[in-house]
Amino acid sequence: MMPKKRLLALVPEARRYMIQKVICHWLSLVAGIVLWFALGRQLQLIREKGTGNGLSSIEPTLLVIALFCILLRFVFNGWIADRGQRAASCVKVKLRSDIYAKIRRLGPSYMDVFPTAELVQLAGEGVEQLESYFGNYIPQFFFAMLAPLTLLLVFLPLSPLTGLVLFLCVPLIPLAIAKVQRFAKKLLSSYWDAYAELGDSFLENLQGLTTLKVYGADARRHEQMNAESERFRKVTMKVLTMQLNSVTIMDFVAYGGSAIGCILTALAYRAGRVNFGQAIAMVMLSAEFFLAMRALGSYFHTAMNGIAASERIFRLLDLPEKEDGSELAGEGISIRHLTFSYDGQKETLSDISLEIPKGSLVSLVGASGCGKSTLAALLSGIRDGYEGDIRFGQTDLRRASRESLRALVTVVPSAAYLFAGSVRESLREGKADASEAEMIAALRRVALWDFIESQGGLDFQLRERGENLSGGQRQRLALARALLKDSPVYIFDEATSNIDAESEEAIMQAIYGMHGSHTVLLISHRLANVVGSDIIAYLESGHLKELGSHARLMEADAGYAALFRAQESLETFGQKTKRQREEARA
Ligand SMILES: Nc1ncnc2c1ncn2[C@@H]1O[C@H](COP(=O)(O)OP(=O)(O)OP(=O)(O)O)[C@@H](O)[C@H]1O
Repeated sequence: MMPKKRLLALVPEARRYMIQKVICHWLSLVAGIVLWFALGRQLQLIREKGTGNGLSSIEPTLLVIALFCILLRFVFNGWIADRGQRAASCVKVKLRSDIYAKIRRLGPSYMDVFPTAELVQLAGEGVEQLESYFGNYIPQFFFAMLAPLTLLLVFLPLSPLTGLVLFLCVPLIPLAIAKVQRFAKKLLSSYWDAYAELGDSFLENLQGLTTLKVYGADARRHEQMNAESERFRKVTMKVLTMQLNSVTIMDFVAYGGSAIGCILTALAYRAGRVNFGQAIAMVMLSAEFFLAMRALGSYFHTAMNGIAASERIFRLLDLPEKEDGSELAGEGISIRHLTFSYDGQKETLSDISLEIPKGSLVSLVGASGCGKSTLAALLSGIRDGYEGDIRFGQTDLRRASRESLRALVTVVPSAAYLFAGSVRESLREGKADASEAEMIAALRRVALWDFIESQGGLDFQLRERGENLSGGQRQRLALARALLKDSPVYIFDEATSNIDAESEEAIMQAIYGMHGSHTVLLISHRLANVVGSDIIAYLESGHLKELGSHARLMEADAGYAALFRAQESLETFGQKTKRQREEARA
């Protein structure tokens, strides 16, 4: 298997170390050749002069050369390992930073095309396997070409037949590997599929473990995961069997080949074409013809794994990404003929046109699943791939730099993530250099300071996901963090869903307090919260059906008014049913 050009080009820094490794390998081989010929020559002298006359048959120069060669081999072998390590660590650092940079450039939408679990496996084990491809396989590939050629040049003047036969036997190893490769490629692809599938379900089951426990569904999932693990075990065993079988074939060729070399050398010696010392050296070097190619074969399977991983890495690196363009300046948002589909078939948003003037508070309402969050995700750059136009001021969102969009727009979702750490650290995610007074003011705006103060103030330690806060407190803290960022545009996506009335009121007050100074898009399923907004956009199945103030939409008495009345009646549902029960009893 030839080294992949694209892979080599990916980590040019590693090339230097790989070349150095091949050179060290080659020098070590040359030292080995000299060593065996020196020892052979010494044995020849002992044979000629006999051992009866003391040390006269010992040639000190030959022994010094032999010792020097042993020392050289020791040094070169150390360098070989070192250069391999360096090449490998270059590859690890480069590939992991490339993957990380790509994910950053892709932004949050990467998850649509690349599941997180697969990404984690790729950046972890995938990169490890490529490490071996660069650190071992590629240098060995070139050395495996050089070594038999060098030995052929040494053998040719002594016994051309032995040299040529040995040389011609070497390609039997790659031929055997090539046979295995056709089968191996398919097998490795299903190995990776099974691995990724297992990783996906492991991550998902772990994240949803509490839910699984609540519904008593963990045992069923356990069985499912067992079945997936079993599939993975079977395919892993197949991979290992294939590797062991191919090692056996390679050993058969390597040892069989060297045996032929020994026999041919013995024949050449009997025919008087080589002397005793040369014959000894040739016998010892016969195996060297094959060792490099055999080692290449043993790296072959990790290299195949690396190639399979690299194809996935390239699939990730090749994902189209938005060009990071100009700065976003304007704060008013203009949406024209916006159409979006998740699957390229069903339109989730159809031909939406909406103006959100600077400093206004615009609300987006409609039944569940009508496309509100999708619109928020498009405006905040979490998703792209829409048709039509979204402009911030005069700048097209498609041409905006990610950084300027991040600075311009803050999204507050219904369950914002809170990291473990102090409240201070959490708030500083919103504004890195926020002063204590600013933080306390932000917490006051969301009516959370009294509670935080009672818990020891800004040093109060939050647990992972803010688990030691109530749902409402979590949401208020997330809002305080968002307020500290003080971006010109805010999008609140159901920021008050699933929380208590007190928290809801505090949050709505903070949101309405931004009116005029910030551009706000408020998504809320509770229509009572949107009554005071400048404009209400009412969506139905991805279509913008109604647009205007609350009073105007109520007057129009269409979809929005119907939804509003339905909610009002729902809020008095308890009183009505109580009255009905009392009437029935009377
Ligand atoms: N990641 C996704 N992939 C495919 N379809 C999606 C995805 N997210 C949402 N949808 C679909 O898009 C439609 C609109 O979803 P969206 O979340 O925008 O609705 P929504 O109005 O915010 O609903 P809700 O008020 O319940 O939050 C739904 O039919 C939903 O099934």
